[in-house]
Order: sequence, then C-alpha cells, then structure tokens
Amino acid sequence: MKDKYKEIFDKGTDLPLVEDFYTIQGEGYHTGKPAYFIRIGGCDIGCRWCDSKISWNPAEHRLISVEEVVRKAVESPAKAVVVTGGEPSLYNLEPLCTELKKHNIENFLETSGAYEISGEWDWICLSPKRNKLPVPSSYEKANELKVIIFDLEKDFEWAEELSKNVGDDCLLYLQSEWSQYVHNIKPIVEYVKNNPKWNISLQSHKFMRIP
Ligand SMILES: C[S@@+](CC[C@H](N)C(=O)[O-])C[C@H]1O[C@@H](n2cnc3c(N)ncnc32)[C@H](O)[C@@H]1O
Ligand SMILES: Nc1nc2[nH]cc(C(=O)O)c2c(=O)[nH]1
Ligand code: SF4
Ligand SMILES: [Mg+2]
Repeated sequence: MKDKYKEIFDKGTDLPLVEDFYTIQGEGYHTGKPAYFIRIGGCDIGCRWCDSKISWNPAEHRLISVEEVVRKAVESPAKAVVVTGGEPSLYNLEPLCTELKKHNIENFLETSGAYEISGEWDWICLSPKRNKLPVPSSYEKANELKVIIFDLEKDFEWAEELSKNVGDDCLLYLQSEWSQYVHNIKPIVEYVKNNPKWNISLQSHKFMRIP
C-alpha cells in the first residue's frame, strides 16, 4: 500500500476523498457535537467487520486538494472537522491541519494509529486494530482510546492490555462492533459498571439513522 501511493501519502497536499458530509459526531467523547466529516481513502489494515470498506482502495476515489476540501467545510456552519477514513495516519496530515487551523476550525482525528500520526490535532481518537497495532507514539498522542468489542471472550482482556500503553489523561471507551450490538451490549454494560475507568461509546449516528 505504501509503495504505489507513497508520493501522495507523503505529500499530503491532495487526498483521495471518499466522502465529506456535515453531521453529528456519533462516537466517543465528542458524541453529539456537530462536525464536518472528511473521509480519506486508503487503508491496508483489513478489519473484517469494517463499516467503511468502500474506503480501502485509494485509487477508487478522486484526488482533492486540501484547500478545496477545507473550503467545503468552511462553507458549512461546522466549527469542527472530523478526519477519518480509511486510515488517515497513512498520510502526511500537516497540510490538512494547517489549512483547517488557518480557518480556526477544531480538528479531530479518527485513527488506528498504525502509522506515525502527523499534524497538530485538537483531539485524537485512537482505535487500535489487532491486524496492525499502533506505533508507540500513537498511544502517547491519544486523547481517547476507543476499543471495539467484537469477541466477548477476548476483547475485554485486550482492551485492558491496550489501556496500559496510553497516558493517564487518556479517556477510555468500549464500543460494541455494530453487527454484534444486541449480543454484546449487556456484557459491555456489566463490564463498565464493574470497571469504572471505562466508558461506553455507542455508534449513535447508526441509531439516529444519519451519516
Ligand atoms: C471506519 S474507521 C476509520 C478510521 C481508522 N481507520 C480507525 O479504524 O480508527 C472509524 C471508526 O469506526 C470504528 N468502526 C469501524 N467499523 C466498525 C464496526 N463495524 N462497529 C463498530 N465500530 C466500527 C473504528 O474502530 C473507528 O473507531
Ligand atoms: N456520525 C458519524 N460519526 C462518526 N464517528 C466516527 C465515524 C467514522 O466513520 O470515523 C463516524 C461516522 O461515520 N459518522
Ligand atoms: S483500520 Fe479502520 S478503516 Fe481500516 S479496515 Fe479497520 S476499521 Fe476499517
Ligand atoms: Mg463510521
């Protein structure tokens, strides 16, 4: 993945845009906050339950300059932008962050942290993946750790292991994998009641039936 798109990834001045939309942040600490979403194409991690598989192949998405995509966000009433993907850490995100900050827009990142995170961010949500663990610096930069609970037998234990790697101020969230929600939510509620350093994150946009 890094090879074919290496130049585009490293430059970061043009990005393959999967979609952009103004909605409500559905997950994690900023749940409920209006935000303009920028979904960047390209991910080589391959989570089998990924809800954004259309974003995996960057070649399927048109390149857009950071100026143009930020202009679209600025034209909306949004005060915050969520950058997601795909896996945004594949890219040099400095040009995008700089352009957002020129317009005084808060910038939030959704990432697996599998690659070094570039750019200055107001908030980083780290959601580690078993297929490709975060690089050490991603744990240090995380403002929230959001662990997806798919397998009840294994994933609580894994979440505890991951939580040892983040800073003391990092907020801790457990989020059910969407297709397992009905099966998983009661055990997650019980787990969080018994282990109150954790919080629950819901994919609330899916309940609201909004993007
Ligand atoms: C599509 S990913 C893109 C950003 C980055 N690649 C990542 O995985 O963090 C956005 C967020 O959705 C979560 N996610 C993806 N598929 C999901 C699913 N089926 N159920 C619950 N959360 C999911 C990811 O863990 C991540 O926190
Ligand atoms: N509303 C809404 N909130 C989200 N939070 C994280 C999302 C993502 O796909 O990264 C997402 C998304 O796709 N929609
Ligand atoms: S890392 Fe994120 S975008 Fe990539 S497959 Fe996993 S959930 Fe999907
Ligand atoms: Mg999503």
